[in-house]
Amino acid sequence: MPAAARQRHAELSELVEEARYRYYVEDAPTVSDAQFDTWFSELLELEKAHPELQTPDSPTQKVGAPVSGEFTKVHHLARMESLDNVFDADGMTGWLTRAERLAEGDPGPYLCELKIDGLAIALVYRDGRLERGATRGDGRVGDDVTANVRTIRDIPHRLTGDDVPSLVEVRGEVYIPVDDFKLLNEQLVEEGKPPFANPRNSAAGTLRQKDPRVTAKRPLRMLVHGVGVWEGAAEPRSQSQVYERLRGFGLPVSDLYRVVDGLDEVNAYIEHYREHRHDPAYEIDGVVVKVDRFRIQRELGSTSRAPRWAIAYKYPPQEVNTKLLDIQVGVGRTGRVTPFGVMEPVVVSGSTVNRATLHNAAVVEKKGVLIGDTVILRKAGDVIPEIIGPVTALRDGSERAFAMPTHCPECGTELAYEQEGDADLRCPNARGCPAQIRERLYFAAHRNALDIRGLGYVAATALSQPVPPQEPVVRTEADLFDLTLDRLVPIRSVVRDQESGLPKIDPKTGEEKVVSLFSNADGRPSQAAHQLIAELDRVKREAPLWRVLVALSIRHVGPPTAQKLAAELRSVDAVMNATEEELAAVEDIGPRMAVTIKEWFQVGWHREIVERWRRAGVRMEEEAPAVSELPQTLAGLTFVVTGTLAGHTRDEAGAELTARGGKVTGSVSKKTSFLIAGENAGSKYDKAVSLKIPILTDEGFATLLEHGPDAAAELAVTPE
Ligand SMILES: NC(=O)c1ccc[n+]([C@@H]2O[C@H](COP(=O)([O-])OP(=O)(O)OC[C@H]3O[C@@H](n4cnc5c(N)ncnc54)[C@H](O)[C@@H]3O)[C@@H](O)[C@H]2O)c1
Ligand SMILES: [Zn+2]
Repeated sequence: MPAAARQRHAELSELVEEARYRYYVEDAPTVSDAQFDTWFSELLELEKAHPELQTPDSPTQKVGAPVSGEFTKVHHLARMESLDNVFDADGMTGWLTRAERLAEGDPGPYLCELKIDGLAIALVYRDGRLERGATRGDGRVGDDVTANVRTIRDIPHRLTGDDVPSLVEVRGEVYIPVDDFKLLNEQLVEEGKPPFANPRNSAAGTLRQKDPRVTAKRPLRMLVHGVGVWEGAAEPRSQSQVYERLRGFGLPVSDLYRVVDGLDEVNAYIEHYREHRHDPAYEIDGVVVKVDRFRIQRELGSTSRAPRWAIAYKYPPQEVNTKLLDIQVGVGRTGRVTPFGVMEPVVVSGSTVNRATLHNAAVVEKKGVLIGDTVILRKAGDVIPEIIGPVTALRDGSERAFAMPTHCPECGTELAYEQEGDADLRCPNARGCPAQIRERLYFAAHRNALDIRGLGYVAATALSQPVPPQEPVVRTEADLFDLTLDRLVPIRSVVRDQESGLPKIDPKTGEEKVVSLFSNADGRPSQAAHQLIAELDRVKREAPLWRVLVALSIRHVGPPTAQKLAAELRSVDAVMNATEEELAAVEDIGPRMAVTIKEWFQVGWHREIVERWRRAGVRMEEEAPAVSELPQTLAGLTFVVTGTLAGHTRDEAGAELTARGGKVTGSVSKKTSFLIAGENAGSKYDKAVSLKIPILTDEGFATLLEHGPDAAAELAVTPE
């Protein structure tokens, strides 16, 4: 064997072991999964060509990484294996052909299921009681995380139902749903802590918390994907039978697995979820295909690290490496100054990315990225792109550290912390900073606030930041409703990137792109100018009070809070004149938020916004009947509204429901009483079907409002 092969093998082994340690033990990977998979495949290739390299201590013969010693070690009752991977249709055919050969016949049917990107857990139930929960570790010895496992709602402490085995080891995946992951990260950043790189790491880090109280507060979930040991009860004959038995015992089993017959159907399943990769609430990195019958599974057996009766089909990576060209800062609506990375453009998860937020100076430092580094970039579906960390091995000494600026890049004001201990620097010039006005204007016009069509990011920029020496036509929000066509027409402005707020550069000329949004070539008002004026007029008359309250940009007053304020206090004046006690008496408003609201109205230029809007004709009172005037027929019920309803916008539908005491939430769960589904209802509909939540369409909705839930229930579609 050539010495070069031996050397490369040693090199790769070290890289793989190091990566595994970072990934499994520290829950903080330094290389992308794609990179890791490439190294691992190269190792496998080398060992195929030179079998003597395949010694028992090669990484290809091992699973995961040894546990760290922080937790009590436990020996698994049966070895926990990994999975072999394929990446394309040929790989899949290859696996199936080999399984056929080894089984000496058709090994089907096959169980297809999603490969959840979480971490494996083994739960031991003795006489139906949860005795222990452990991580996979190196497959033989894992970390005892029983105390943490007991805090996971999905995991029953006792198994119920018939014929519960006297001893069963249930395997499954612990994960954090994508939405919860986003919230968790926002919360961590708010607290000045570094966010997690991805949902998998957040689940792994949370499950291996030393303090179970921290685990209990985080949204960990679990789904079953196998058993290790099964004793003292009639033995199931297949994977799918096991799943249904486990479901019967009260364990969480996915509704999305399918048992299918041959390669075509397997491929159809794989293609379906390639298309619908982001439909499930959790992140998946592929599909797992398993031989369903246990008899055949036993015949096929396992290699030293993975079963031969199962295979993981992996989708293309959501992580890639790219070059970090610069770190710049943007100024947000509240003056928060946020560093973000400017990168060599790369395609990840199907879209081209060249910027990613770095949250604040502490995060930049914690991630350890330098300008000039090769970095790992991750983007999963609609999740915002995230720089995970540098590839330090690729540094050549030319990289330099980022220094947080001391002054606002847009108005020159010295930056400051609002309060001691804050993680974020802010520009204190809230009234005059053009960046803050631009962002507030955009926010005020957004769908969640005044919903002024035609006032998007480009228009907000044009109104607040024209090209000098032109003066802005909107100096604070107070000016918004006094705009006229004449004032709009002359405006020329630079197009800005919405994520960073920085000017976009025309790649051809290398210069900033200047546009005249509000005039045509002949100097007459453009369609956009006419639309904006008409919209302002409409919004003045039509916008409900809560939208006006949101548009004022009072910290923490988003749509839900504003709706409660509007329903309770019924006018801007009443909100302005309410005492702290009166504000705090409104549902969901705590004493701290009451102080924030009170303080907002004490600022002179804030009150000027209210006065000028009022003078311009903006409606400042609530018109709809007060909550208490309608019979509270829907009290105690929870609704989700989706799709396009015939006579109502979703907002209006929501308002009708809350006016009758109902609660409206954004996502379907077991607690949802009804799903109100208009046309083109999407994944929420599917979710309701899978949870068997009654569904009301237009007619059912009208009945619900008029005659209450019992009458509506008769019109509901209840999925079987
Ligand atoms: N970035 C890094 O540094 C780094 C390091 C190590 C591993 N990794 C990643 O992890 C992978 C290897 O890790 P692994 O050995 O844990 O294997 P794996 O994640 O590829 O597959 C095995 C695991 O899949 C999980 N799983 C999810 N859904 C499942 C289902 N329906 N049925 C069965 N199992 C299911 C189980 O936890 C099981 O242990 C690599 O391919 C790489 O992507 C990355
Ligand atoms: Zn500023």
